[in-house]
Amino acid sequence: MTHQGEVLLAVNGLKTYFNTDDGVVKSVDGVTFHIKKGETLAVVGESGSGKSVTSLSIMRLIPMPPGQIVDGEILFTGKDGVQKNIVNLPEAEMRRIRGNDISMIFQEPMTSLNPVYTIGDQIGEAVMLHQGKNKREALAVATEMLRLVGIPAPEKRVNEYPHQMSGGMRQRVMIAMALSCNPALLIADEPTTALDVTIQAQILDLMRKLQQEIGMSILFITHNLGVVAEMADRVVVMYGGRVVEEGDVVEIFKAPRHPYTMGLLNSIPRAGDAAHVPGQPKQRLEAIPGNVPNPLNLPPGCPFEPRCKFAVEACSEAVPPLFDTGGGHVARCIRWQEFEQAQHEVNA
Ligand SMILES: Nc1ncnc2c1ncn2[C@@H]1O[C@H](COP(=O)(O)OP(=O)(O)OP(=O)(O)O)[C@@H](O)[C@H]1O
Repeated sequence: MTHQGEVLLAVNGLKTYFNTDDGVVKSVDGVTFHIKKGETLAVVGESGSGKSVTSLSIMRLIPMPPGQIVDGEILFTGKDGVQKNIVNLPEAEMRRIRGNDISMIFQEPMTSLNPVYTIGDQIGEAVMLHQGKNKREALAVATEMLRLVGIPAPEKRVNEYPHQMSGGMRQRVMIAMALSCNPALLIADEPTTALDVTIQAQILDLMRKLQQEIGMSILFITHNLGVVAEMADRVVVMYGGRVVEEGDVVEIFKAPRHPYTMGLLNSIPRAGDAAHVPGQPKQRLEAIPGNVPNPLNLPPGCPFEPRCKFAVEACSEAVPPLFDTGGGHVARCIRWQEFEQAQHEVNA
């Protein structure tokens, strides 16, 4: 993976809140991260941690009301080379950015594909809108894109409707549609979760291959750390609407400094875990006990404290800041140095 080191997207202190009858839900509460050109950044966390609200904020697709971006900036440099703050761009300009500079693929392609239009019409529409091509040229681009994402007989498939395709093929169509205008940033929100494991692996392979060809950056949203290991350069771990850890993927897997990340890592199956002796109980993966906190009733201190086996009294007093643990790795845990120490002792 090649990085030019140039920042494509910088999210600074983003706060996206929802006004509900029960109070204000602080879904994203002061989130900061960046993505460099050509890089894949994974955002991980359990359901409800604020991953999707973060990506929808970047696309400016938060339903307003009840949602609102109340603070922060989202700086993005599009194909025109000009840096813009997405938070306050006029809607007309956002429409030029969506699908052209930033594309998004979702977990369930059927919710994004229109059942009454052919695949070719749907891919072609974005190409006509953003690239000023006529219908015939747009159809040719659509056919080429289907070929690129490995759909057999694309000249025929381009005239078919979404229901004529399998789930894996539809996800390929979504990718073709998302990439048809050569976006600088692809946001992939759990793009393979609904697919079976073999197809999942094929789609991830395809995304990696296309990224190398096109050179785009990917913001990969997932709760699956196995997928992170395969896809990402860097990882942002979210919990309760905040970033709790961030770092290089190898470093995070080798030396997590936040107990929530440690918990996530302990709950993924690894090679070897599969060895199951018939008649013996299966080796159980350690799930993190408890649930993500109710966003309307967050504890006063560290939001992970009620579930944390390392919690001490100070943890419930104030939300910890992000500590710089070195080498671009940050963690929001007051005990991170003790984990580092313990690891050194184990390795010594
Ligand atoms: N339209 C809305 N109105 C009120 N609350 C919302 C709305 N959309 C999201 N939220 C809340 O924001 C919080 C974060 O949700 P978000 O969908 O970003 O989580 P997530 O980490 O992406 O989870 P998942 O993996 O399930 O998509 C949740 O508590 C959710 O209930």
